Amino acid sequence: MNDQINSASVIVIFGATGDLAKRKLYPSIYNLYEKGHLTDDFAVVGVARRQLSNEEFRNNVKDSIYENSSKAADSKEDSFVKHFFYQPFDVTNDESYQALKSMLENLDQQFSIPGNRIFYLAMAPEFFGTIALNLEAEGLTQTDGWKRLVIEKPFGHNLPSAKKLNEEIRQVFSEDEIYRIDHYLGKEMVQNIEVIRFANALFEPLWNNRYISNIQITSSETVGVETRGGYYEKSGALRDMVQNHILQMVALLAMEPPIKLTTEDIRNEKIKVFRSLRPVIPEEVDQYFVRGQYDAGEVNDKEVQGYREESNVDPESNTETFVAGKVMIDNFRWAGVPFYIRTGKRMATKSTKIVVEFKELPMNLYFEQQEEKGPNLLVINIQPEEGMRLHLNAKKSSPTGGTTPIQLEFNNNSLTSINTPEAYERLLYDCMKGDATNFTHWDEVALSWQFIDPISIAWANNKEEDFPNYAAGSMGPRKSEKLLEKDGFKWWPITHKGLE
Ligand SMILES: NC(=O)C1=CN([C@@H]2O[C@H](COP(=O)(O)OP(=O)(O)OC[C@H]3O[C@@H](n4cnc5c(N)ncnc54)[C@H](OP(=O)(O)O)[C@@H]3O)[C@@H](O)[C@H]2O)C=CC1
Ligand SMILES: O=C1O[C@H](COP(=O)(O)O)[C@@H](O)[C@H](O)[C@H]1O
Repeated sequence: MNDQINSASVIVIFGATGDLAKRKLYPSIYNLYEKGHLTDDFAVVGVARRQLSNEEFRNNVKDSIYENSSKAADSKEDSFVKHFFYQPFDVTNDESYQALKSMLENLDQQFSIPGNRIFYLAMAPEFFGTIALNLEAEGLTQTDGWKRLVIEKPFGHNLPSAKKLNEEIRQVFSEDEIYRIDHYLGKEMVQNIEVIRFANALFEPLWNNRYISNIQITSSETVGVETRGGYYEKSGALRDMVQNHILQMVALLAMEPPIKLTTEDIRNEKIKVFRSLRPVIPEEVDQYFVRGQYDAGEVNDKEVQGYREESNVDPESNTETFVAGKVMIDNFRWAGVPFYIRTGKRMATKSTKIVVEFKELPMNLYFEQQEEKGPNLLVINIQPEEGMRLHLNAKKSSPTGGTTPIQLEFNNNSLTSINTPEAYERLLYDCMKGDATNFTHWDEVALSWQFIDPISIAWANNKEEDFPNYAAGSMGPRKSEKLLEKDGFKWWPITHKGLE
């Protein structure tokens, strides 16, 4: 990411005083600016209900940079915040849009911007449709330049609500003007999945059901629901993490090589994976998916309360804070290979990892003792470390011979840690460039809801009597282990450092 892009645009951030804007958006735009990736002709307009002057807003933006940007010491903050403006705004009020319109027109003149607009919806999802329709009705989308809509998750609550939202925004923005954010697609090692697969002669010939026995994706968090109990009660881990981030990783791992590295070609291949997901029928949900909810426990040597004690959570809540599942992809390449996925809050470690487990050799020439033999695994470390490890077997360095498991390691953090951009930084950069490859197409969203809905409906109709069923600080309920054991596999143990 060395290029300077033509960033001539006004970026309007709806929800400018919110958590996402402060923790992710301002620091990311600042990092792009500080690294010289932006031209000087851009402006950022923050809108939210509370009354702030430009000066107060700029001070808030500076504070968020000091708190959240690794680049804050470089002291370009003063020149940076001169690009920031604030407009008190209520999304349901017509006058707000009119005031915003004239502000944007003034900024076009002040910064010589040819009418290019990025509308970034960093607000509660129930406002997304209203904002898009009002932007159109009040004439904010009729400009001489281009317009783009960046939309945060969750994109709907199920397929019907996602369709309704999509119809509303499509009245105003065409599909190629819509940038649906999935921040996992901005992570360095998630973007690296395609490169590992398609830029190495080594893996692609083995990347199929003849040589791979199963693939495991774990995204575990140590945090609980924090202040988001209200949202999480309606969402749960299935909608919060699986419908989007986890299924996106499945698609990248399973897709066929695209014809070219164009947005359309890559999306088409991902869409084919979503279309090949074996539907989980309601009667079979328990065979393929398990759910958990955390009880009180200890995380990082600190005692924490159970989910049902969190604020804004029903004391008898049936919401899952953990999901494990077996996802089958019914196509020629993957028939018979389970993709095991798991994610949860208040687990033992903060870690996202992919483990590709290769099949056993056809014949055992070397391994007289079990401990001499290691599995052949490719482990892709998404976070907190970034890199990968290949687990192989080699000769023991001893006159008595024998074999020993070894690991080949690539650690991306130690090579480029200072320059590793945050996910949002990459995605904002792509959006300003007009590259939607790492954003989700509507078809991907629709197909992933189609896969998720029967599971969430079955769970809503059947209360889990066992809840809470895992202690905070563990790796989830016992039945998550059983899901793999019945197929003859086990979760490869995960620590924040890698596999044990
Ligand atoms: N926070 C995060 O880490 C993540 C958030 N997201 C998504 O991003 C979006 C924003 O989340 P987050 O920042 O956490 O939410 P917050 O609740 O922190 O912020 C909401 C923002 O909306 C503004 N707002 C609320 N009502 C109105 C209104 N009627 N008119 C104008 N502005 C209004 C609030 O400001 P004011 O009160 O001044 O009006 C505030 O700026 C959500 O869709 C969320 O799901 C996605 C991934 C991660
Ligand atoms: O989208 C979300 O992601 C975070 C986890 O993101 P990560 O980058 O820290 O892995 C999760 O905490 C949150 O509940 C969910 O909405």
